[in-house]
Amino acid sequence: MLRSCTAGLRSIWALRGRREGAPRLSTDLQPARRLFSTEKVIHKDWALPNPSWSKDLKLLFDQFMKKCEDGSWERLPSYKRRSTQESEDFTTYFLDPKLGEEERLSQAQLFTRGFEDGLGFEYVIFKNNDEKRTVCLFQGGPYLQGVPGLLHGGAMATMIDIALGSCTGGAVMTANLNINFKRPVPLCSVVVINSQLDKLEGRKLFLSCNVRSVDEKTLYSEATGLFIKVDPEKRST
Ligand SMILES: CC/C=C\C/C=C\C/C=C\CCCCCCCC(=O)SCCNC(=O)CCNC(=O)[C@H](O)C(C)(C)COP(=O)(O)OP(=O)(O)OC[C@H]1O[C@@H](n2cnc3c(N)ncnc32)[C@H](O)[C@@H]1OP(=O)(O)O
Repeated sequence: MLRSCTAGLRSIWALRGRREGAPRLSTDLQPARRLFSTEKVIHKDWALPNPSWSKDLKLLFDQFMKKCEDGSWERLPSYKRRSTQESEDFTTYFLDPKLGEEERLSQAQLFTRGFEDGLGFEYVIFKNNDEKRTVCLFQGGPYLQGVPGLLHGGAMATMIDIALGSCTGGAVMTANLNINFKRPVPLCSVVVINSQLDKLEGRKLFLSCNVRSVDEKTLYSEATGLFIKVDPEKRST
């Protein structure tokens, strides 16, 4: 398992024409000021295949793209930064403009998209609006290691949070997340997270998901989550 991961890393570096050595995160490849400016970087959709994607991930991606053709499923785009509208929903809720936090937060980005291709979180989410469910295809890269050769449980929890959150379709906060880790996930493997909205009660959304191997034979985790729609009348901090 570790050998295949090392091979994966080598091919990732080779693809970039980089000599072997410690790989660097995207943030230290560029001058800090580029974080503020390059519009192209900000608006790139990261939920699309790149050369680090395994055969399994590409195959599943193609299968779900086919399902999107009749409109029953949609692929959710994924950006490093939230759209202006989304940011506004949260900004009015959490930020006090007097504190001058806006400038610092202009650097903020979704941490799952902060790694170079293939090293961290590679994922795409497909949503079926009628059935109120999503399918997240996730390949956890070598920088997400916990126990040697295995995906860190916190990385899995992060993806579960995002997968459940993608079922809510609005400005929500995770209030509660319960995860049963049933089997360890091999690093660099692909897993499928099936999430669904179970119940809606006022501002409370109750969701659940399971994480399985591509062949569906291994159940890695099961989880439930409670998400709360943010109340713009309230300030949380
Ligand atoms: C999020 C996804 C969004 C979009 C998806 C789209 C695309 C997906 C792709 C990328 C998206 C990236 C997603 C990233 C996901 C990240 C999500 C997070 O990590 S959020 C950060 C972690 N969570 C927090 O920091 C939350 C901290 N807590 C709070 O801010 C507040 O407690 C709260 C949860 C906002 C609730 O506070 P409120 O004052 O608004 O409501 P309350 O009156 O307290 O409660 C309302 C209602 O809910 C019940 N409740 C609240 N918390 C819990 C709980 N932990 N357990 C059980 N019940 C809870 C409370 O009892 C009330 O119930 P009621 O009395 O029956 O109304």
